[in-house]
This record gives sequence, C-alpha cells and structure tokens, in this order.
Amino acid sequence: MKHIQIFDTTLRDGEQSPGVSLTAGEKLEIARQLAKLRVDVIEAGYAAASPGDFAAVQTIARAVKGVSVCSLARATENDILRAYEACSPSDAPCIHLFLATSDVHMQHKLRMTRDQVLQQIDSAVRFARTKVPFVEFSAEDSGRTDFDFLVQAVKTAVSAGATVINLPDTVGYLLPQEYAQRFIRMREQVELGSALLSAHCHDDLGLAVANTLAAISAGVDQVEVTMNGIGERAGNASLEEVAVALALRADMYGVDTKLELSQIARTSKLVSRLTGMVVPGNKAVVGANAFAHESGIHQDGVLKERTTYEIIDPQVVGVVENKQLVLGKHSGRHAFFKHVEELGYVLSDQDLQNLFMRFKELCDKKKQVTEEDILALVDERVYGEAQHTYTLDYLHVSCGNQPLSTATVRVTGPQGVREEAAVGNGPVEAIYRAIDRATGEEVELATYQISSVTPGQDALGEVRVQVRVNHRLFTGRHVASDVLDASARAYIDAINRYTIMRVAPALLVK
Ligand SMILES: CC(=O)SCCNC(=O)CCNC(=O)[C@H](O)C(C)(C)COP(=O)(O)OP(=O)(O)OC[C@H]1O[C@@H](n2cnc3c(N)ncnc32)[C@H](O)[C@@H]1OP(=O)(O)O
Ligand SMILES: CC(C)C(=O)C(=O)O
Ligand SMILES: [Mg+2]
Repeated sequence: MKHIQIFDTTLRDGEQSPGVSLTAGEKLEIARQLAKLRVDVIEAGYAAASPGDFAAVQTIARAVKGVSVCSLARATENDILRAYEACSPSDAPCIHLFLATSDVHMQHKLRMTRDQVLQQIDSAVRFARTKVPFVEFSAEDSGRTDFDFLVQAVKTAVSAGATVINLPDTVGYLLPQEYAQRFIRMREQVELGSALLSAHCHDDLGLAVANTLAAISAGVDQVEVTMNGIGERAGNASLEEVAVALALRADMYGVDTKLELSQIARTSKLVSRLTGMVVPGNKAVVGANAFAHESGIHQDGVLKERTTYEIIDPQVVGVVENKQLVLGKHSGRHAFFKHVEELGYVLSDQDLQNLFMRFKELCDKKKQVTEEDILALVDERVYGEAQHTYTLDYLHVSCGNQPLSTATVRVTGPQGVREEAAVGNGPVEAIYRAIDRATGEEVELATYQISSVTPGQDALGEVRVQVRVNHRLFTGRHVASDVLDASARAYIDAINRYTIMRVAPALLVK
C-alpha cells in the first residue's frame, strides 16, 4: 500500500487562527501529543516571525524525536537562516519555503515579475539545501496560478533541490476535480525525480477535506492538515477527518498512514483547550455529538446493532464511552500520579504535588472526579498559572435578580496589592470593571464563552475570554467549580498574556 505522509501544521497554520496565541510550553505539549499520534512532520512554527516562535521551534526540535520538525520561511536569506537554526536539532530538520506564484500575489503583494519570482525560488531553494536535507517548496496561491507558469516554478524548485513540492490552495478556491487535475497534469509535465508532491487546502468553500482527498486520489505523497481543522480564516483540512476517511475507505484510496488513530480524541481535546478554539458539537469525528444518537428510530437501531447508524467505531479514534476514573477524596498520591501519567503528562515533582492539592480541594466540592476534571486541573496547573503579571487574591460579588451587581477584587500586580470595587449590569461586567480598575490595563472584552467541561450539577465550568488591545486578540481561560471565579481568572489570564507580550515577546509564541 502506498504511504501518505502526514504533515501536521496545527502549530503553524493552525496557530494563524485569529486570537490563538500559544506559549512555547503549550506548543511543546501539543508537539509531544502529535508525536504520539505519529504524524510524519510537525511544522512547529515560523522561526523568523518572533523570538518566541523561534524558541518554540527549537525547543520542539530538541525535545520531540522520531519525527521531522519543520519551520516555515519566506524565500529570504534571513528567514532561511532562522529556520535552519531553529529546526537543526531535529532528527530530520526541514525548511518549508514559500513564495507566491499567482499573478494577483506577484503583482500586488510581492511586486515582482515572473522572472524575478523564478530567480528567487531558485536561489532560496539552493541556499536552504546547503543547510538541511529536507526542503519543501510551496507555490503560494498555486490554486489561482496560471498553470504553465506553475509548471515553470515547480521545475525551478525541483532542479534547485526541493525534496517536497507543495501546491497549496491558499485561499480555498478550487473544486475537488480541478485540484486533482492540477496534480495529475503536474506529474505529466515535470520530471519530479525523488521529490514528493504535497497538498495543502483551506476551507473557505467548506471543501478543504474533499480537496485533500481528491489530491490523494490524484497521487500526492503528502497532505498538510491541522487538528480540529483550525487555521487561517475558515481553517485548514482537518487531520482527523482525512485520517478517518482514509482508514475507513481504504477500499477507495488504497493508501495508509502511520497515524495512531486512537490518539485522535485526546489530541483534539488538547488542541482545543490550549488554543481556546472550541470544537463545535456537530464536528465530524471529534465533536461531542459525533457519536450521539437523538431520535428514537436511530437509538433503537444502534441498540440492536451499532453499525446501523455509526460508520466509525468511537473507540478506534480514542473516544472511550462511559469511562470514568474511580478517583475521589479517599484516593492517595500513588493512584493519582499514576492516573496523571496514564493521561500522558510528564510533570515535575513540584507540579504533581501542587496538582494533588488542587485535586483534593476539588474532591471536597465534587462527588465524582472524572478524567475531564483532571485534564482541566493539569491545564490550570501547568499553563494557566505560568508567567503571570497579575494574580487575583480575593473576589466578592453581590448580585440578584435585579440588573445591578457589585464586585470587589484584590489583585496583586507590578504596582503591589490593589483593591477595587465596581458595579455592572450583571456580575461578570462588575467583576471585569473592578479588575480593569485594579490593573489599570486598557483592554476591551471581545468575546466571553462559558461551558461545562464535566457532566453533572457539580461540574467544573470553563470560561474563555478574548480581550482586544490595539486590534490584537489575547485569549484567556480558566476552569473552576465557581463560574464567577472562573470568569475573573480567565479575564486576568487574558490580560497576563497581553502583558507578557508587551514586556517580553519571546515568552509568547505569537
Ligand atoms: C499563506 C501563509 O500562511 S503565509 C504565512 C503567514 N504567516 C505569517 O505571516 C506569520 C506571522 N508574520 C509575521 O510575524 C510578519 O509578517 C513577518 C515577521 C514574517 C514579516 O514582518 P515584516 O517584515 O514587518 O513584513 P510584513 O509582514 O509587513 O510584510 C511582508 C513582507 O514580506 C514579503 N513577502 C511575502 N511573502 C514572501 C515570501 N514568500 N518571500 C519573500 N518575501 C515575502 C512581502 O512582499 C512584504 O515585503 P515588503 O515589506 O517588501 O513589502
Ligand atoms: C505557507 C503556505 C503553504 C500556506 O500556508 C498556504 O499557502 O496556505
Ligand atoms: Mg495555509
């Protein structure tokens, strides 16, 4: 069976989703999980974009073995050198060079002629090949590129030594048959030698997965995908949808991947939690409703025979139904640490001890502590409280069935301890006004979302907020059994992410 290489770009194109900003530590955690999922290439970021992204790519290249680690780079010497320095510790370092080839991009964005673009492809690919063994060249906006010119661009990249040729549908414009034809014609017209062909699709017309699958039928060797389909604008082709389609319909595609499908659910949840991008309930494969049956006739069918209405076995993609850890207030450290380890986390002794304390506090509030609760606690421990400028020491809220609420907060920050009170049209507004006064930061609340991360009346509530500062969005998140406490801390988390960026951009990835 032909092997299709999975190039995961969750940490690069996925992170280009508006409002997503991952720290290097968060990127590393996701990269480790992607390695467990057994993707072939991790595009860890864009090393020249910021010191933080450089650090993230380098950290992942050093720490995550058995997978190729790649950095994006423009066709410039500086970008190539930064990408090389960042990804060179990898077992298989890869530089992903791109240059646009469509007339609209060349004329208006690059302001270059066709000849200049060909010249730059040649010199950039040659230079990158002097640095690393794997160089991917992407003809940006290839979907809207004049085909004869695209052939010239690809010939230039191949003869300069590119090991992968990617034809991205950057703006999600093509239809499946058209996209497939481009690969078929390209193979007919260019002697690719050992260079692989790659597909990279965006979802502007909701066709990213269909186009990716069409490209596989047309013989590509690699597909570029993101977990949960996150990415620039409407997103990229979703890894889990492509992976499951290939596995389930091997009769049609006749290809395989190295993917460990049982890691899909866990990877999806991790990416969702750390990016703040909520997975819609009806999302294929990983949505909460993907294996839920609502109507009587369907329920009857599934009870008699699961496959009447389920084409995917949820366990195959790691969705374990009715699984609950038997953990509670009588559990000790050994059992608890083992569970954390089984969930795939490698934590320091100090983090484990602190986490255990939080677990015991939670046991006093909740009858049953589930795997979801523990995942939420780990996130709070490892990421939520990292690198903070402000901490919330005290919160008191007074509210009722009248619109006016009051909140009092005590916040510790660079100016010391400050106490402030404010009123608002509801408790959350009152809290946020009080926090604004206590921090003195000028941020504007852009979005506020609240959800229950665990089932039952005593569930943990998760609040995600985005604050806007100078047209940029910063996401904050917190999980607690008290939703007003979670609301306050999520807001402070978002402000902290903004302040980290302001004082030390290298700590944040973007
Ligand atoms: C399709 C994609 O997903 S492409 C990847 C998109 N990702 C990103 O942009 C990552 C985040 N970007 C950044 O941090 C910044 O844009 C940087 C650091 C990369 C560049 O910042 P700046 O130097 O300030 O340039 P800015 O972003 O304003 O403009 C881009 C410049 O790169 C040029 N450029 C665009 N693509 C390429 C390319 N592939 N090769 C060479 N130059 C390019 C543009 O023409 C423009 O040049 P100009 O300044 O001479 O007009
Ligand atoms: C950098 C390239 C491959 C890209 O993301 C695109 O064209 O969509
Ligand atoms: Mg893209």
